[in-house]
Amino acid sequence: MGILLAIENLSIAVGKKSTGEPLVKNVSLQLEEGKTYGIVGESGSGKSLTSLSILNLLADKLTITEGQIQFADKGNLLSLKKNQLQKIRGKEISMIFQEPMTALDPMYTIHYQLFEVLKFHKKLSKQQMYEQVINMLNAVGISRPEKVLKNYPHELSGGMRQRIMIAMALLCNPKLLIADEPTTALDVTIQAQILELMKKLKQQYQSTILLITHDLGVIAESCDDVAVMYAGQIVEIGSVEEIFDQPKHPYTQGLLKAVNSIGNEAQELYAIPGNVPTQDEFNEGCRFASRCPLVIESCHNNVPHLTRITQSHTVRCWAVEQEGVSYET
Ligand SMILES: Nc1ncnc2c1ncn2[C@@H]1O[C@H](COP(=O)(O)OP(=O)(O)OP(=O)(O)O)[C@@H](O)[C@H]1O
Repeated sequence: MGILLAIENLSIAVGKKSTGEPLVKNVSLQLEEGKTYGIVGESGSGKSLTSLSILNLLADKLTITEGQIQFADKGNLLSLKKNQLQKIRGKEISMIFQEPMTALDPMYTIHYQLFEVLKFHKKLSKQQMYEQVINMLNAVGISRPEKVLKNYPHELSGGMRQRIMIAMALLCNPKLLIADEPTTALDVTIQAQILELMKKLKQQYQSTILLITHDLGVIAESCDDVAVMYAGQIVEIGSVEEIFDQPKHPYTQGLLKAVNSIGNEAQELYAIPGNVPTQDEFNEGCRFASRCPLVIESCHNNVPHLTRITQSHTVRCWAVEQEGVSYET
């Protein structure tokens, strides 16, 4: 399988001519076709900005100051014109969000909104569109699709709205589905159902998924590969097994230690000491330096290189690079 999406050295800053430290700095990652790729990190780590930049959906006051985003045979998405990108959006790359009402318009019926997607991207007869919509609603587990089509979004439950948004995103069978915290707003049982549904649909439609979440449980459950982000920088990339069984970056190790301490009565709850730095506290080197148990001089001034541990496992950490060893907690 080839690489479907490659983000290369992406930096995002506030303002048109920002000279300060960027919010997202030198992010690079590669999504293999057919796989689910997770980006995990605490709130504010830059996960959403990274994913929004793929479809040029960043807020006006934010600027991509560096980097490229190569997608399939389309070249660099960042250099495409607005109308070229519009043809890709919804057809080849779709997005689902934490809050379905971000994608659904309260003023229109589900029927209208699903048909609009097909009308924009495909040349189909009314009958063909109807069949496609009904099939997709069935595929996402909506039991009486003909009835639901007549509803407005507010007439449906949160879980139903999430299913409709997924149906809308998959209607044109996109090569890439970007899911930004798709289950965060849902209660635990619905969360599990939606994750299960996404797994099933991924196999059925052979989509590649970029899954953004702060929840390591969701990553373990759904992903093949993972990038760990901290304060706008990627600190570690690996397969799910590598990240969970052999984490190398002190931040990844801290995150896992914190999660593993939950529900373990014999152990005190663990939290990584200190706080995530705000933008005006970013240093030029590794942004985890102020909280890192392994910090050395270089960490404050220079961004660490990517050290390759295996073909799929890389880590950005001066201590790991210099020592060439792993640090287990
Ligand atoms: N429009 C904006 N203007 C200025 N700063 C912004 C803007 N949008 C996001 N940021 C800042 O960029 C940083 C990264 O935000 P981002 O939304 O990507 O984080 P995240 O990892 O997705 O977190 P969350 O899970 O809370 O959404 C945060 O510090 C945030 O405050």
